[in-house]
Amino acid sequence: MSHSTLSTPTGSGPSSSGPARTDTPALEVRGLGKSFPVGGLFSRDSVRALHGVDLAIGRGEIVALVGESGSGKSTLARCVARLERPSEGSILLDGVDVLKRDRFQASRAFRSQLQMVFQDPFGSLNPAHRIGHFLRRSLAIHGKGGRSETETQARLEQLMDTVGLQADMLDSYPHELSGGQRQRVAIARALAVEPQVILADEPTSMLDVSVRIGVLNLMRRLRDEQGISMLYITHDLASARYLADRTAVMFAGELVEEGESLDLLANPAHPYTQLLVSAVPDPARAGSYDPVRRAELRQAVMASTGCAFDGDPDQACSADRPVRHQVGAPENRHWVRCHLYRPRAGAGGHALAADPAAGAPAPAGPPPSNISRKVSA
Ligand SMILES: Nc1ncnc2c1ncn2[C@@H]1O[C@H](COP(=O)(O)OP(=O)(O)OP(=O)(O)O)[C@@H](O)[C@H]1O
Repeated sequence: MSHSTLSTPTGSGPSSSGPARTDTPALEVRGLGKSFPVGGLFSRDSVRALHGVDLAIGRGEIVALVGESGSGKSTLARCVARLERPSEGSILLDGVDVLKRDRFQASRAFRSQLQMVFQDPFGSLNPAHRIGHFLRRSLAIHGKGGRSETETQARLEQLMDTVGLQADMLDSYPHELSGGQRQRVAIARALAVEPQVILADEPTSMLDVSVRIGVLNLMRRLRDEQGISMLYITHDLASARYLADRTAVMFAGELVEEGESLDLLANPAHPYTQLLVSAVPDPARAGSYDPVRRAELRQAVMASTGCAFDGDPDQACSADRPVRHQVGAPENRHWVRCHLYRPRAGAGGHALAADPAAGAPAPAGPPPSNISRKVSA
């Protein structure tokens, strides 16, 4: 099955099932920002990779974070995983502000709540060790091993079974496994810790198209059967639609649109989301894909650190952060942050009162670069 044409099977896709959710999100980021110093030791220049990101993931929920290269997805993942210290904002795991709790680095408690699965299944497993070693080590570090060798072995076999691998592969070396099998081992290693949240940064992008669907199905099963919450980072909208309950769109370090995946991808409101959606082959939209138009838009987007869709130089985009507007019915939890957004008559679309950015001036930080030619969406 082609990855780009994944469809959602009736009744088993996003939003269909999962355990009961409580009000406290499993993971929440509030006002997250990250700037990197650039230009050498004495330079005061910085690149603003993230700005004012608010995102919440419920229990047993998968949220996809989509955006093109350089939009800030990995920086967000690295900040949430405590591999990078955010410049501002907070990260709450199960309601607890982890930046206050573990001020300098991630604690073992944090690691046992949140695990990461990386893009590269080839680089994340040391070739000198057998598969059993990686899983045993995770169990031991987090005190999840059994009281006896028999119990530990049973747990290892159970983990292998959960991710769809044969128990005899515990004795294999990474090079003896396929890419898809290695990514399953990486997921088993994360599961050994019994985390509440898995942060998966492009977990299928280096895999053969034919095995991607298996890994996506495994992730879906872990959500449905174990209630694990996931932040699924990808540039592939088709897999976001297939897997994620909700999708958030990142552009130039900011979330510009978010909603139930099926609704957001069927009715993209932000011109950047429309641009991304236009690249997904879809027989239902035959004829709507204009490669020249898309190339123009993409060029402008890639050349900009500000908003490339601001057609009017006096327009407020570069000066004022747009407020969030609800898109369509409230149950779709769909909002967009764009000055150009005009709701269809009678389709909802008021500014969201709770938006912390409502009426706020643009935050301090490096000004958006002036791109030579702005495009209107
Ligand atoms: N360590 C760093 N120092 C300076 N700038 C950085 C650093 N890490 C990221 N950036 C910048 O931050 C911005 C966001 O990068 P990031 O890697 O998060 O994007 P991304 O959406 O994950 O892209 P990709 O899909 O290619 O990984 C980019 O402009 C990038 O150049």
